[in-house]
Amino acid sequence: DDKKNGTVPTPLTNYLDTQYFGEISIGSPAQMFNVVFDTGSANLWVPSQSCSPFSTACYTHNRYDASKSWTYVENGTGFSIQYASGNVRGFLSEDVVVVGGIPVVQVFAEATSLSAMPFIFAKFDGVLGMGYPNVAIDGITPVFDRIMSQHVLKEEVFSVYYSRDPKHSPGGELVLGGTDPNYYTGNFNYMDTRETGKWEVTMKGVSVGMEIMFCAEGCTAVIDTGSSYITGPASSVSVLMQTIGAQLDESGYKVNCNTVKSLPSVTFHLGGQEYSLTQEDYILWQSHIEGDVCTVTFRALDVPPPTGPIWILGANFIARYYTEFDRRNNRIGFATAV
Ligand SMILES: CCN(C(=O)c1cnc(C)nc1NCc1ccco1)[C@H]1CCCNC1
Repeated sequence: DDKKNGTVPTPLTNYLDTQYFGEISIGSPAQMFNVVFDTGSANLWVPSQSCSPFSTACYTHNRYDASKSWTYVENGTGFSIQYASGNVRGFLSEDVVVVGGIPVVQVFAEATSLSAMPFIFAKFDGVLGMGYPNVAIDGITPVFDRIMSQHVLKEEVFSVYYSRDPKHSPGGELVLGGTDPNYYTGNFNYMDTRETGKWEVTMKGVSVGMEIMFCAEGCTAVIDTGSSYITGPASSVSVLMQTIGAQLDESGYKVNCNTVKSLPSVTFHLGGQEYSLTQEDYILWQSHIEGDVCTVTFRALDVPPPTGPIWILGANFIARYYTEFDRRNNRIGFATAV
């Protein structure tokens, strides 16, 4: 592999354009896990061998067995992480974690209970947070920080490509230490992260068609590689959905598939540039026996102050705009994905 030039690629699997994950190992001998590389959090957790058999989500995934690893170091401190979509509880352990062939001694969480929603739907086993240290629970040094301190990377950046077609191979790629020109065209446009040490930027507006409809006075956008969709404040998203004629049902917003080609672009004004998503980018078209279903990949999510109100730009945005996360300069770069 091209580690000698200080960039390390990890291929990702694309599950239905909604879940992207790659393989890491923990322990000696290696125990393999599929994890989401998640810029929206900063901790590593995987299901634990000691999880309760009643935790279905834990039982149906690969589980870490400390008793089988000779490099395991006990810690035992409690761990709990709350996502908008669910929660994870467990305890801390330490072992050798290998990402893209780079080994780090890492404190991570063994999950002993995973909320059934949403983790019974997860094709991945755990989450590897790629966020800043200051958002890491229990003050644990994140994996990428441990890798940076080894000085093996050409640049203190990582980049993410998500394919837009599940049949495409690879389904995506994480590059530690640089970018992969095979997956983008043109130049990167950069914008500084906000001072809070999160992968978030100031957004200057959201337009539908030619008209700025939301966030006109400016708002916060989180670039979250671990979220499937784009989320916005419920009030804004409901107006957006009315504008495109989408109906809310139990599994999200739907549009009539034969109106899809006439839907307007939705544009995000970030760092002096306009990032448009066409209906191709924001409609998930699924063919079912009883007919086609067209889901709008926007969700309403009200994040309470002081963090919110925020927009979260997830996988459907990143699939269109190849993203570079630059820890050296605390900035995010976007280029057009191929
Ligand atoms: C991983 C937890 N997350 C999910 O949104 C989430 C939950 N549950 C399932 C089944 N999948 C999720 N994400 C799939 C995915 C992979 C890559 C892109 O989206 C979020 C929580 C907030 C921080 N950021 C991550």
